[in-house]
Amino acid sequence: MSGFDNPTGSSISKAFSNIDISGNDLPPSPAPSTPTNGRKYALATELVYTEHSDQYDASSVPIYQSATFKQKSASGGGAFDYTRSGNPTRSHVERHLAKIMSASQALVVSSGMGALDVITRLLKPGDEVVTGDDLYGGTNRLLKYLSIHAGITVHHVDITDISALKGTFTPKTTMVILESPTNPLIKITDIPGIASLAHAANPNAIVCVDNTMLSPLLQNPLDLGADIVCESGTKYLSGHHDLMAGVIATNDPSLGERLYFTINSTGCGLSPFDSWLLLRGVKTLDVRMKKQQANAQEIAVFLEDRGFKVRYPGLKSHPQYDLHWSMARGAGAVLSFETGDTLLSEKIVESTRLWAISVSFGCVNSLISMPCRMSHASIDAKTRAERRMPEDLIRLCVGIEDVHDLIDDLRTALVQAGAVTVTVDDIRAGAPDGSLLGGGVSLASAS
Ligand SMILES: Cc1ncc(COP(=O)(O)O)c(C=O)c1O
Ligand SMILES: N[C@@H](CCSC[C@H](N)C(=O)O)C(=O)O
Repeated sequence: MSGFDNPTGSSISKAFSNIDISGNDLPPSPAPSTPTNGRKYALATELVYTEHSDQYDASSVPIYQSATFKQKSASGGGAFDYTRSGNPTRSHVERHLAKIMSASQALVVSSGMGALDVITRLLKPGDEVVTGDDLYGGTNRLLKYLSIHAGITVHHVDITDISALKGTFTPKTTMVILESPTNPLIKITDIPGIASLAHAANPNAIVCVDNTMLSPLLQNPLDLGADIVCESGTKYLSGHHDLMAGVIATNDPSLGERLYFTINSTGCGLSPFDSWLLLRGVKTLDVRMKKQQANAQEIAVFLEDRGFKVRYPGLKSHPQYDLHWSMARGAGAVLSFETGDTLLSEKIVESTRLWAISVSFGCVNSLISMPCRMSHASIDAKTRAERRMPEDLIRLCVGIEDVHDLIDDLRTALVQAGAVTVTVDDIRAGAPDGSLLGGGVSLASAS
């Protein structure tokens, strides 16, 4: 038996039943997470502070690398029976994350897309989903699959114009999937406004926010009217690109039960080792994110001051600056900028040294990418054009390196690519007469 408290034992009242949605009273599986009001300290402290009752008082929560657990009786009844159904290390990180995500229950699965798969399995044929016209390419791909093969209608709308959205939500709206900021155009979604519109049209509509771009350190969608929040734990939560994980959190016990049912039925729960790695990563989220976003702010200002069109909610020029700061505690560390020329953007990306050409974000090291060629390549070119995704967009995912080194590397790449005019003491985007440098094809002139 594990040294963990048995959360389903007689001394602790059960917050969630073990009865699954088919009415089976199975042996206890993942324990309920620490309730929201279990948060006692500032978030930075709570990230680090974990309570557990390991039999040897291990400082680091042990990895219960066991597929199955011995039972004391033939009718089962142990806190854990089988790792697909529940595992002490996984339960521990789930409870820890629930506390941090303002949730009563969190569930961890094998990837961010795994989390979105579990969430969208709440849908049934005939249901309607409303989502943004800018969202992660993998989420777009999953929704497209569901619309082709599962009888789900998906509406992609411009979520930046809430006044135009009034007729969008109807009693048929079953689920709303939002990102804010969006990946990669950094659009801001009015989460409380959209949640109220959706719930007014259908009180049972499930509003789900993918909070990967900010992490729970900077935004808590469940406090803003969302019913479910999910994150790719592959990004900021773990922070080192050494694992894949997905997190789902809710304050609605019946939703929690339905989500857990799918996880147990399909076997996508996070492995004990990856649960342990995720917990280790979460502890440093505050220091990593603060350094990453401080660096991102300086880099955004550097590029904007030199004439590039930069998308970052830390800049006053962001058209939805006030909306962003009404919901979030920080601007995050992902920004994107345009050069006006895809070949020029390609040259810039390939001229950097410190900035690794990689998809993903949220890691301690800085990454550079071209979303239309990489993370969002699964969205076909026609759809990208319809949704006005600039093909020349460069996305910067800022790490914790020395910001001067990052800026120097970027400056060198801009000069090498021929994207800037070099003056005695600085650089400026484009040629002195304002035209493009670099010899590439301007999107405007190409079309
Ligand atoms: C906003 C967003 N949500 C979800 C995912 C999916 O996460 P994962 O790669 O962990 O499956 C990603 C990236 O992959 C993402 O950028
Ligand atoms: N080849 C992958 C691309 C993953 S993109 C990862 C991340 N969300 C990002 O935005 O960079 C795929 O097809 O899913």
